[in-house]
Amino acid sequence: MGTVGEQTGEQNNQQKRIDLNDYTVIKEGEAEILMHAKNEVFYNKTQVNNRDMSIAVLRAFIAKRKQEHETMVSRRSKTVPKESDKSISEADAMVDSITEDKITNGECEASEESSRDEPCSLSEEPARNPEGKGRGELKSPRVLEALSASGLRSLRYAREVEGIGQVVALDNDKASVEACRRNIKFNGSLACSKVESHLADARVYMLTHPKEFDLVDLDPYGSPSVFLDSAVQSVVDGGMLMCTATDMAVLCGSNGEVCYSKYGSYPLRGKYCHEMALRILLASIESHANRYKRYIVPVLSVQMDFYVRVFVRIYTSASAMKNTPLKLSYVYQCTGCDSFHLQPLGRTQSKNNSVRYLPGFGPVVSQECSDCGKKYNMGGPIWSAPIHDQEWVTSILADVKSMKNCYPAYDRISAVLTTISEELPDVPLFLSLHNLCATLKCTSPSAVIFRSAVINAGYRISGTHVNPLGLKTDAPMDIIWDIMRCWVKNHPVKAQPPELAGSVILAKEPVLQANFARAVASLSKAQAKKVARFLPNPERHWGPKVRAGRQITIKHVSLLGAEAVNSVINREEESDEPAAKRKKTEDLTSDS
Ligand SMILES: C[S@@+](CC[C@H](N)C(=O)[O-])C[C@H]1O[C@@H](n2cnc3c(N)ncnc32)[C@H](O)[C@@H]1O
Ligand SMILES: [Zn+2]
Repeated sequence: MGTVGEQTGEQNNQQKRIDLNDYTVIKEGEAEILMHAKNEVFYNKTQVNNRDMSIAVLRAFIAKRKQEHETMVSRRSKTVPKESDKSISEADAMVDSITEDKITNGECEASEESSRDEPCSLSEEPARNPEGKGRGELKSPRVLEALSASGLRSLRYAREVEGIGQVVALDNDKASVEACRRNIKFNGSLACSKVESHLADARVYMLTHPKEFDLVDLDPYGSPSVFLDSAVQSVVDGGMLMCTATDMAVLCGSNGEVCYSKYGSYPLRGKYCHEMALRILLASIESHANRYKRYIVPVLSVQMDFYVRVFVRIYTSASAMKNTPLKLSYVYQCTGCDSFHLQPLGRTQSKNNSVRYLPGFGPVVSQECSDCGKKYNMGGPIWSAPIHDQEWVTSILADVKSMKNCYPAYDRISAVLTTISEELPDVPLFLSLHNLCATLKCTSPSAVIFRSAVINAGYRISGTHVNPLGLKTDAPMDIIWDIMRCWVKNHPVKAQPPELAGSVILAKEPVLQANFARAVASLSKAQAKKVARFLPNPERHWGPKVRAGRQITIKHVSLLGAEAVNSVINREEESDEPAAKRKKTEDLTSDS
């Protein structure tokens, strides 16, 4: 390989030639990056799923913004007389907030330096977006990748997403910034004109650039918690925050108190812990947003591989913010039978055309579980409102399908989006059929038979993208246990000690007579069409990476989680494998 010119900023900005033989060129999508043989700058190819999903959401966001802008303009032209064009309507103000000052002038050379004594904040101020001219005109969205490492993600956004404006890539690590600048150059003039790299502490940068970015992307090692407060302030009204958390062990309850200190919520170790992780992260972002009279609207929330990632829009409204307690709940989880119940934080009361906001009625459960008599653990608060906007999900999925070749991780992201599109949107958390059977020590009905019984009892049921064995339903726990009691009557179990939760549950007669006749809707649409929903990992050790520059010496618990999840992936949900044996495998999946 040849050489490429690079300024390091050291030694009086001397031109330094880089020997490309020291580097490997990595191509992902339309972007190429140079990776040095030493593990100096973070790169994890597993994250192609994360980057592809983000590109899909970014495309949808740009289309949505355009649509919203057109609606606003047409509404205004219908209702506002011409001479009032000069006045700044609320609509104008919102459009204006989309691109405020400070964008880069787009010249690569000017931003190439990162001298050794440079402080962690940059003096280079971005210049005006050339595409946004007058008031009321929709400007190309400005993106901030706050934790950019090699810049691969920023380069992909710039090169692959039509209509994107400036992309600002930050990192507080000099080697990463140098690599990012090298990579910008390596990707040619389009990248040079759109992407700029700054050596900065993301928290300081975001705090000093309030409401400036249409999109802020947080993709940290581990927890994003320290970045949330500044990130929610840096997004324009109606803009989007994309946020990854890879500290799954914390979010899934291995150290509840650590999770509380980072996110302000207590996690519970249940089969649904990965969905609870998503909901804890959303609740935490909302709490940070509320401090600034802002609130979030989730568009898509995914648990993939070894992390969770949420895509939320952020708005400002002191009155809409009052609804926050209605979107949060504590979770009571029985220590004996894992039954769970949600306790909303707030409620409303309508009186004389006005709404009063009040604390939630509680407790929603008694001291002892009404099914098995054991005590409850209480977790949360979690975000208990919908975690996806199904309209967005449908349109993202359709768009991804129409651009199949543009997504290196097409199979994976389309499978995840398909499963999400079938999730019951208004049901937080889910049951594990095999967990229910492990409590009762009975054989497991097939998912189709169980789904049928729930549907025949008049309730809804769906799968979840989080767990191939999970089932979301609006049926209350007493109905679920009645269905299982009826199942056990036809599939008897060996006598167990009477104090066990399962024995207590089975000692009661069912009120509902379950009907296990196969219901038409008992197969998911994807199952019916035989569309893959859970895919195995493409290769071994598909999981999180250590920080750049470190050797892999510790065994990653989360890697075990990622691999174990795949050991149950694609397994026939209708398998007759004994529940107890399955429980052992499943236990691994909830460890991260
Ligand atoms: C997981 S990597 C980012 C990967 C990247 N988004 C991608 O898709 O390839 C996290 C990066 O955040 C950087 N970082 C950590 N703390 C930071 C801070 N306070 N400000 C800016 N960058 C930070 C690290 O140096 C590291 O390069
Ligand atoms: Zn119980």
